Amino acid sequence: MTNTPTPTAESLRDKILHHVTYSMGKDAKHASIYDWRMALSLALRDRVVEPWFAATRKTWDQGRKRVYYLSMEFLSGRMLEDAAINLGLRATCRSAIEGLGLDWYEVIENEPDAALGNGGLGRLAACYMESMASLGCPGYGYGIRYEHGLFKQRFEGGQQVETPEDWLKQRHPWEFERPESAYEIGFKGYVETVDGKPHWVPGETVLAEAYDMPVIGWQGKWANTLRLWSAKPTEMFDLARFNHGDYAAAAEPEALARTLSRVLYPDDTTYAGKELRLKQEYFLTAAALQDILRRHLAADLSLEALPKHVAIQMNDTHPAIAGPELIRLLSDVHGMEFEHAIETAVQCLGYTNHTLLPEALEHWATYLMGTVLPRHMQIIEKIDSWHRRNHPNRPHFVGIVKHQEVRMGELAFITSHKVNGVSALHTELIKKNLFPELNKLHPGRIINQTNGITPRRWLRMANPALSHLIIDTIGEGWEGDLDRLRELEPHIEDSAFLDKFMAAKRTNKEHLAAWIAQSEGITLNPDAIFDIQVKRLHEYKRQLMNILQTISEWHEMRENPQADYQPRVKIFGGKAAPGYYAAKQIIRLIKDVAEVINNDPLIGDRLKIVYPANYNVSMAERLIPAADLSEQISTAGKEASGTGNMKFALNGALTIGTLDGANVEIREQVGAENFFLFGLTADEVMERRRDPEHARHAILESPVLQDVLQMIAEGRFSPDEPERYHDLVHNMWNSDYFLVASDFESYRSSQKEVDVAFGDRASWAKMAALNTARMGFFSSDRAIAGYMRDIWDTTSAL
Ligand SMILES: CCc1ccc([C@H](C)CC(=O)N[C@@H]2O[C@H](CO)[C@@H](O)[C@H](O)[C@H]2O)cc1
Repeated sequence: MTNTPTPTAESLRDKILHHVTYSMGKDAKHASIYDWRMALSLALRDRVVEPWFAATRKTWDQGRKRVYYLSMEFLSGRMLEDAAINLGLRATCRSAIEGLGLDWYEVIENEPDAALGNGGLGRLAACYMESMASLGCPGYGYGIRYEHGLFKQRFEGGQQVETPEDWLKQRHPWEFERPESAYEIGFKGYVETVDGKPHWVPGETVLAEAYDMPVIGWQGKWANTLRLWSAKPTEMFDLARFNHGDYAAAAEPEALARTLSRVLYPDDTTYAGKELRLKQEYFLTAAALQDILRRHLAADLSLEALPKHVAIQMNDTHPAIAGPELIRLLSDVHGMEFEHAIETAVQCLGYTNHTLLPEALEHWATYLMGTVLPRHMQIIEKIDSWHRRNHPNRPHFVGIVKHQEVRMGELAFITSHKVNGVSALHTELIKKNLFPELNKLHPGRIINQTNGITPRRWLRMANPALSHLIIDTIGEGWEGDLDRLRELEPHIEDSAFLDKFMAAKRTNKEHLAAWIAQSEGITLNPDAIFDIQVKRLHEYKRQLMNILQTISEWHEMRENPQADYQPRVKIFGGKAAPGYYAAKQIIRLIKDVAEVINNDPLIGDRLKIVYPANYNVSMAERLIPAADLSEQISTAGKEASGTGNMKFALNGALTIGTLDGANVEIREQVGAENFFLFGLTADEVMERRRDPEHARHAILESPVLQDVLQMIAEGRFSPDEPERYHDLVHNMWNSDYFLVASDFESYRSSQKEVDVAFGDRASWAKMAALNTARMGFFSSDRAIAGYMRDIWDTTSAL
């Protein structure tokens, strides 16, 4: 907590005016919204710096253990309002801004999202950074300061088009450049032996320069650092070449270096195996480890003691080169005995797995690893043989290097003292299917840490209407202790409370309808069920099943237009990886179907489909509070956890979902009676797949699905190109790997149950309020407390 008095709207207004004048160099009369947003950000940042310094000092003085969270992605979104919330100053900021005659939403929406991530993994890292700060856990995040985050999505003729994202086109008020914290990172070259010891001679080097962002915790009691590395050339500019007029060549070193932090790879489930990606992963990891050891040694601590003072968490396998790199630094550079270096590294490292999809598991060709990182390839071989020696009964097919490939999952497993999954079901599947042999060899190494979300951003900030009702009902403090939401349960019997609960939902739905009308030109009926599926586009997430069911509803309505239907609004959002053709076809189908249904006079406003472009963190904050129904319909066994599912349920939406990922635990917490379950279980999926004709059999058992596929195949939604979806329909009949057909009828009847349930307003309100009241377990504070207890062996400094 800063010791400067809490500002009033007036004193804050003066601070803002000060920054407009002296930081933005603008006469307030001519200041732009950008200037005002920057000025407010700087005024708030001034209040973050002290708790930030105090936290760093306390960590240092008390020699506290530090956690280092290594991630190729941090999907932070906007920072201004989040900082205001955690400093308890949102209302003050708003009245200061409105006192200056400005519109609050115009100012906060002027900030670009920090979109340095693809989806779940990146957003989880951001929630975890905020929770570590809120819990007073000394934690540093290490990532890459991509010049271009996740691409911007727009639609042309219903098709996704990508354009570069450029969040840094304007100054970023929340970062501090740290030119003094820069490290040389080597690549390629060769390994020589010097006095009998291996010595790596890199062929090329770049500079990793640090940019720090403060991460303020709840109530501003503590702040941690997110350090992002930017690639700079070791030699700035080749003057000789320039003087010879070879300007392009002169600038080449810089251009080459900057490619390392130029852009985020937009794939979130397909490992591409590109050299630049491997170099990015090493760039992040090597800079982080050099920084970690510098800080440790600067405290006069011995490397022997490293595990007592340092915990390093690898966010999936993307930073898994951390094992070999730490061992190289400890043994090659600091002279530690090799096997001792391995043991020391293992005690420091933890590995979190976020996916079972085979195509997402990283496995670098040994020739590529040997070329880009020749010394590390040697060390990886040595780690593999060390492990084989220590586990003589290790089956021959188990190991890190197999079939001329370095399997990064096995490497991360073998060099970590703890490996965790991100939901109870996922962790069981890791033990059973991903690492069955290693699990046997290392009993107890695999543990579960079910994901969580920060209630500050995803309820307190995103849903003021519901938050104020909760505060009026049970007081403040639940934001930092989410289990306290259980105190709402007694009030759920009180119809007045339920009316207020649904009134908050209604307010959010009207706000969303206004935004959709303005941005999409589509009028939504707030009495309709707002049924939302927002996440990356992937076949296992089954957006296809959702749109096929929607077509079946539309067709039914057209068959008996007089019947009484529960109006429904289907909202989709999500990006497809640029090279993922099948995912792009599904987006196109949804847009084509929307075109037909939204303009069908027979239907009117009883069914609408909306797919706003460029789904991101800020759009999630706008959509999720307005949801009645949360679509979590992945093929069981495929979604490691999901975190959107938690955000929806916390904001009073009911879930229609499969027993997959964290849906299982959400249903346990909120009660089976407050959850619309459908579909095959993970075991039944395995069983069903044993029938090679499972798709055809399922379709033949569903006349409704047959009709829907027939309509699509005939071009009902693509009259200008009737054959547009022939491959999609063909795949449904002949492959359907994610069992859309097998779960279709179960899903369709569950949606019918939803219609009926929604018709009974009082019971729906009760179920919705019970979802909110019982979501305490899914706070990222509970998750981080689990990591601190079971993996990092750290305690709060608060
Ligand atoms: C190498 C390309 C690549 C990039 C990112 C990834 C991520 C692991 C994909 C991801 O975001 N996984 C999601 O992680 C969330 C946080 O744990 C889970 O909630 C989601 O279920 C999981 O799909 C895989 C492969």
